[in-house]
Amino acid sequence: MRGRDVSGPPAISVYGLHVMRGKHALLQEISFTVPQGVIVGLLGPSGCGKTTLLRSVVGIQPATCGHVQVLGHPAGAPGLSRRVGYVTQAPSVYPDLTVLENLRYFSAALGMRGWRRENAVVRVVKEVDLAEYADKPVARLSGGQYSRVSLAVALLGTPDLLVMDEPTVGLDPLVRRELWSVFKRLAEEGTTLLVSSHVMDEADRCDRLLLMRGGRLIASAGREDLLLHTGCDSVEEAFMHLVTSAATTEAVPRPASESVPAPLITDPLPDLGRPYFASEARR
Ligand SMILES: Nc1ncnc2c1ncn2[C@@H]1O[C@H](COP(=O)(O)OP(=O)(O)OP(=O)(O)O)[C@@H](O)[C@H]1O
Repeated sequence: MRGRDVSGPPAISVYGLHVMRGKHALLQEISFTVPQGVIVGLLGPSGCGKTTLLRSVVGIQPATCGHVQVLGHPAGAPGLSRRVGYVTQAPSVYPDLTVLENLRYFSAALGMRGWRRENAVVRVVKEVDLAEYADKPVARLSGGQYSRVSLAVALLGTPDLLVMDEPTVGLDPLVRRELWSVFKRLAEEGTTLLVSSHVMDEADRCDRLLLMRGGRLIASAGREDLLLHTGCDSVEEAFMHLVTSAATTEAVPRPASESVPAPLITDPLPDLGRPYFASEARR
């Protein structure tokens, strides 16, 4: 049963996003939409730009060009701070503090006080099944339990959108499965989850997929649509199919000005106006 209204604006709308670092393009021509209340897998090989895209959605990565909207607001808008949870790749909790101490610290940092704060702490401990370990220093927890503490911190503000950067990396299959069942439950309650991974088998647990390669989006589609459009039996095969067909096209020499193959996008793109370059905005 859904716990919240998911009929509002898309959870994420990205249009014409480019991110440059010096002369190096980290993201190019990224456009897609994500409806609310689904699990979206962001998949692609290491270094393809997943973290950069997640940081753009959270609003901490300046765009060189383009628009990123989250829940109907520009990414990073002050009103979104409690509505968007971000679980980074690097551990962001204090290992010498217990689970409860960490959660009390981060809930205070979110401005929670008194019984509201205590209720939030008890709620998230329950949500990620950590009651048994609540009084243990985080340093003495297993990898999977540690990941769940980071997830609990991100859930303190009851986010509508939860952005997670490779939350299951390095975990054994059983623990990964447990974490994915927590993600599933959160999505059933109406939370939108954007989860990055470079393990293609995690794609099977997602409702929708964003496939990336070399700083570009190569597909944005529902899982079933992706398989249907590519005629493949698995997301891994579909990824290879899209990469190979792009490579075949690119094998023909073409002028640098010619556009690269269009990504497979099965939904209408957001109409957020003409993408603009940051340099234009400063004029
Ligand atoms: N601060 C930076 N300055 C310059 N280049 C960077 C910086 N951060 C990342 N990059 C480069 O940008 C590209 C995309 O990096 P990003 O971390 O977004 O990829 P990723 O897909 O998340 O990788 P992984 O799966 O290994 O975490 C990589 O080529 C990386 O080397």
